[in-house]
Amino acid sequence: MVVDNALKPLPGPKNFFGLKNLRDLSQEGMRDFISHCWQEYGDIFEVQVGPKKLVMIIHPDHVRHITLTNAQNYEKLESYDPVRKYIIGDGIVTSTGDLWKRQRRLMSPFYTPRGVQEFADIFLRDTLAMTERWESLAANHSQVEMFDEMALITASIVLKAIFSTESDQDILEVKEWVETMIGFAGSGTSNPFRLPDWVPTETNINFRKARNNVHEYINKVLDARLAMDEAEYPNDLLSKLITAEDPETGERMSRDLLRDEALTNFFAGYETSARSMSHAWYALAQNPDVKAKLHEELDRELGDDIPTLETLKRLPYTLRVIKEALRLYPPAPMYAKDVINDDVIDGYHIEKDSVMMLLPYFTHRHPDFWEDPLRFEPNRHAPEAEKARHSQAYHPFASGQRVCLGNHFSLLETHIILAILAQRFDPQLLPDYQANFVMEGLLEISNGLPMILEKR
Ligand code: HEM
Repeated sequence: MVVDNALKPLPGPKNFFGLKNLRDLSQEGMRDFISHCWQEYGDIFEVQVGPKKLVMIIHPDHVRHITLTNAQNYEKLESYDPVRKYIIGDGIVTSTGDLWKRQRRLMSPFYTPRGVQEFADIFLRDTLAMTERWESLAANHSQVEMFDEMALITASIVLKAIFSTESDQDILEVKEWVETMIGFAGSGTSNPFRLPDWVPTETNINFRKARNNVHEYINKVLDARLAMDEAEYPNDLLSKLITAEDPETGERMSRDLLRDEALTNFFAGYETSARSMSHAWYALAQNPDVKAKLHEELDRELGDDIPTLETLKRLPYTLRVIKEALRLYPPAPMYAKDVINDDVIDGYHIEKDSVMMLLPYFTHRHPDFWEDPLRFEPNRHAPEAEKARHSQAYHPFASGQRVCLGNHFSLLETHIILAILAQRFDPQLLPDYQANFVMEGLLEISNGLPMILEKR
């Protein structure tokens, strides 16, 4: 587009090559830095960091412009290179263009609200197994690290959903290897002094080992699956991926792409859901009135019964607790889009090659769109309230055509986990504990989430 010189330049902290921004970011942390800038510059502002111009997006109208109205101008290009290169290759989270379109079309049917019901038995089985462990821990009022507990169950669920993995040893190992890969990809962007990948430093060697192990594991499962008669395939995501055919060409996915997509689903689907559950426990422990309403619903509708897909429908408040935790503490507090061509948003010039940082964490706390935004109030997600609000004021799963593919999976999974565990247990925070939320790739609690397990 032709850019009109009368356009307003974006506001933001201006300093030579963004050097002061870099210093402030590392001193204050991303969350506080953006929060201060939001107060000073408003809903859209630019932060230069070295050679890169980041445009911070908080207003729901701007979210709509980038993810819907002019979505073709915003793609996942260089800003996703570390994830692409070090973790998931051509998997659907980072692919673009025709490959992304085809993969999204092929995989969408697995993740519809009805499609994900096929995984409900896994959600149920793994949560019930956790209740057994928790029974003995709660008998001694034991302290647990809640995020680790939740990560164990979501990793186990997603590995069973993808590969039908039943071995606890495999689950622990794959989880650990993938965590090493994620840590390595993230540290490259935050540490400009990291040596090139080919230098045999301990970090580089550990990364390579972890990646080889994950690939070996997936290859082993793939070999075993491909050696089977298709009629004997277990009903998991890997079988669905192997047998999915492009409706136009009849083509199936290559072996490398199968590996990348399987890994992508694990990468995208376990830590996010684990954080969503951990944040819900934190919010419940801090809001006894909400917890009482949750317990009342569970006792009234379930009694001592195990929930089924039918009885879950009678637990709307339980689901609203999850949705409210996703509002106040979104596990993915930001996501990025690279700008293909110059554009204009609200009279501001958006420069080609800048990176748009969409910030659900802040949109979800915008006082023009949320009354008393810091209050934990699950009934904000009652159907009439959802209908009445700005359609882009709530985007914990991103928005537009690249909205999270696993959102229904995660909501059903966490609905079941919370229903079963809160029916039986009442985890407590330690006295005087306050969580310190930090925005890394995901929203993390830097001081951990120690909780005492109590039976209800
Ligand atoms: C609370 C849990 C979850 C949250 C908050 C979440 C959030 C997100 C967000 C913000 C994106 C967009 C990322 C970006 O543009 O960079 C995304 C994409 C994606 N998510 Fe999730 N996610 C969750 C759970 C899951 C689960 C359980 C799965 C799979 C089992 C999954 C699979 C995916 C996939 C495949 C994409 C890429 C979609 C595309 O680009 O077409 N997610 N998710």
